[in-house]
Amino acid sequence: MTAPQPGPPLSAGAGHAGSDTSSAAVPALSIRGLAKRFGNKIAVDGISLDVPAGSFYGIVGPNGAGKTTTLSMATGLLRPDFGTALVHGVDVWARPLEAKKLMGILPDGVRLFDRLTGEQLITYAGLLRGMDKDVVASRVGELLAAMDLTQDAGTLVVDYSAGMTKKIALASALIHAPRLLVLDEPFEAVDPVSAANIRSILDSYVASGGTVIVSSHVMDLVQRMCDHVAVVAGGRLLAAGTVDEVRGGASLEDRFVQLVGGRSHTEGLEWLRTF
Ligand SMILES: Nc1ncnc2c1ncn2[C@@H]1O[C@H](COP(=O)(O)OP(=O)(O)OP(=O)(O)O)[C@@H](O)[C@H]1O
Repeated sequence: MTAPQPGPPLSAGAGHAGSDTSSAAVPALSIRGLAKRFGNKIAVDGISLDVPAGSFYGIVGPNGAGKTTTLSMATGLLRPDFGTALVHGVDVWARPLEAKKLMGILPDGVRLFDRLTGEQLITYAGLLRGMDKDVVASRVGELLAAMDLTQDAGTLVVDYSAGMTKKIALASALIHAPRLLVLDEPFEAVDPVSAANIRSILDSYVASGGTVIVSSHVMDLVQRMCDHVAVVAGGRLLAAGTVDEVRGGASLEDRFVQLVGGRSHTEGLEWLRTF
């Protein structure tokens, strides 16, 4: 249980009590000093974090906090200005092919090959991973059923709703049974029944030793679903550890608001109360 370094000042809990020293000793994801600037904007300002193998890890933060930028750098989608990212000990930027084999990624806002049907898109994801085509075919059927998309298997992804698109992208991330799943806002626009299905798929995936990292704005969901959480704001890590450590007896939502700086005031907008 080493505190990540170098990096920003971390609050209590950043050392991840709860991780053991056996097979989980090598973190599923280990990032050190990740930083990214876009022009004058520092999007990520030196984030260091260990995600224990076998954990269900939530990353929370306000809009523009740097979650997507951090996860993109950690998964090989966006080159960092500084810092390193290791997936199960494999350097994502030095050994990308090896690292990417270990990961399934649901990125936020990345275009899919949406002129394929849903079935074709998942199949393509499996074949791209070098999987046997019979194995791909059987997993595609199971994934479509699990995501409640069997009826829409032959529909072009461009014609899918936002929630259906999210589900087909998630299925594409799962097909090769990766050891680490990194999911940016996986439940956004997904209906409650599908969300419950996805949660149960992810729960059993973690129970069998996989690791899930999810970014989310929904504190209640993170508190119920995740065992660890990191709070990010202004491109820095404010707190990290088990959910119980971070929330410290309060609800995660209250702790989040406290850490991030309180509720924003709603003065002004009088015109909105005058009809
Ligand atoms: N390609 C880019 N070019 C310029 N600025 C960017 C770019 N990507 C992100 N940013 C800026 O970096 C900051 C962090 O953005 P990021 O998307 O990582 O936040 P986030 O925590 O994922 O936000 P949200 O919860 O709203 O999705 C924001 O101020 C954003 O405007």
